[in-house]
Amino acid sequence: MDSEKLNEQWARICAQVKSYQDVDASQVAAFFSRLEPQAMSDSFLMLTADNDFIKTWVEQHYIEAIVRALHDLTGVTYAVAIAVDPTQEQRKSAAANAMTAAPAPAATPTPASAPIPSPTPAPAPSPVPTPSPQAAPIAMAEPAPAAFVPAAAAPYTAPQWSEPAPQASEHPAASSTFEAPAHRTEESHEGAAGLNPLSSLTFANFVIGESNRMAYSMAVEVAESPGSLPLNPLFIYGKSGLGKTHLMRAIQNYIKETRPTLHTVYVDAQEFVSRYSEAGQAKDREKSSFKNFRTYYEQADVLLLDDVQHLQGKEQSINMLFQLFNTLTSQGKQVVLSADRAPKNIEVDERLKSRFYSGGAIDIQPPEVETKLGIVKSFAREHCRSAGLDSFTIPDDIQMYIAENSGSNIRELKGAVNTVIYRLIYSDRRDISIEEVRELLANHFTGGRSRSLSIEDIQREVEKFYKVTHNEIVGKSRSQSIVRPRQVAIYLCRRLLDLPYGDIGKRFNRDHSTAIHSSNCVEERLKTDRDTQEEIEILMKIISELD
Ligand SMILES: Nc1ncnc2c1ncn2[C@@H]1O[C@H](COP(=O)(O)OP(=O)(O)OP(=O)(O)O)[C@@H](O)[C@H]1O
Repeated sequence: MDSEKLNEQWARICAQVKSYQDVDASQVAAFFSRLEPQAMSDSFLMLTADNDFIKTWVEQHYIEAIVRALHDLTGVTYAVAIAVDPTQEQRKSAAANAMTAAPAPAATPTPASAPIPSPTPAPAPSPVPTPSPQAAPIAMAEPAPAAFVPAAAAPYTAPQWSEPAPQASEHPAASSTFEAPAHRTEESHEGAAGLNPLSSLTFANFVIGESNRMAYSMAVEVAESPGSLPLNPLFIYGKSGLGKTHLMRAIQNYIKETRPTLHTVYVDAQEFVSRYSEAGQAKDREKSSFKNFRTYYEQADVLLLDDVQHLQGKEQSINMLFQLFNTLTSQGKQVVLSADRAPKNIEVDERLKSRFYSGGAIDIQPPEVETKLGIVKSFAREHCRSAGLDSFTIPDDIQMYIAENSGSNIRELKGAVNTVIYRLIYSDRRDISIEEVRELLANHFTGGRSRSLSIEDIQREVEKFYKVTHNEIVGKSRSQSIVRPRQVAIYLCRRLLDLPYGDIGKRFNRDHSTAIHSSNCVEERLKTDRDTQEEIEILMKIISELD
């Protein structure tokens, strides 16, 4: 939801609360003016208060009214969470001062509309975001304690933690032969390169934008109150390189720091499958190998399973996960999952799929250019500092060039920043021109026209994906089941090959204007329809992997 709409919705909620007989409208006006909406989905509203007192007061006196107002307005029982954003008050007074100084200022930015909520990296990367007064320009980059308030909570009670688990050290992998899997995966993420150690994947250095705000908020909630309903499991999905693993590691790092007695286990699904199969192979030598495998994961207070799509086709691992899932969640343990597609598009059996949806499922969208620019700035700063080059800066026009030209995968963007910084280091210079950067990165960005791809390639992949024949896609049928794939194929030809509409139309036995219309239809649907977004995303991935 964009910030304008979010503010509108919040205004409606406030008005609704004020209309209730049993609330004091003037008190509501006073307290609610100290709250700001951060994110809202179909059943979840995240607010920030400017200090702890306001947060606690609103939680104790008005949460029920907010939930009631949401229910009255939408018919849905919402979960409402409040976090503290100490920068809120400062921003408001700065804006008020600006109003006094300048009679016609630009609209006061709210956290939801702030262009780039860039994180403030601590001098040395710390696994735990510690709110600091210096963090003034950042909204939500450093999560303050946020109590999740279950929708039905009345009256407010402090979040209930699941029974404290024994210390991690009380959970050795039970077998002599079964090696705890987490340590292998701990090193397997790109952090091994040294630039991105896993402990540095934190909430503090995650740049927030419209595309990921909701996922970020939900991740913070889980980190603050692991095991609490309704965000158990939390399922984060989105295409590659959009920050899913970053958020999962941030949850883990936050919990390790704030709740060291809780035992967290992060594992990639591929590693999970391979460890399970190793346990199978070891069972002749070591009878308890399966049991040990299972015990290892069952001892987790927080299980984070990354890239769940890799479980597809691995029936036994799926069964094992199903059992683990039930055991953990029934004991109030937190499960966090991620995948490169929505749960409904993961081919696992329905029992597991329905469990994926039983908590909070949220996607991360490709980042807007502002968010990309925020990441460029943050990463460049982090990189220079870790290389002891505090005086280095990448000029603004070059930062913008990288943000505008990189694709949605943040790895591509980070690679471009690295390349520029290394060029500066190795040529022992402090500045670089935009022309030189253009040349340097000439082959870096993956967007743009592919030389080898053809219309036939796209038609073939779309036909396979939608299970329609070539004759149908280029034929006369106007049935929805054929028109949709045809339009998608035309749209992809235009987007990926950048050919004239007339040329594309001919290959579908259509004229120029029909090709334009088809492509526009898909573009329109892409703006609002998640199914279309997902289908295009998957097809783009399939096509990009063609030889
Ligand atoms: N919003 C963000 N702010 C800062 N860094 C980000 C952000 N999003 C992604 N990154 C960085 O981009 C890189 C890729 O992110 P990550 O590994 O989390 O992606 P992913 O969605 O898990 O991808 P995959 O599905 O391929 O595993 C990491 O270095 C991560 O720190």
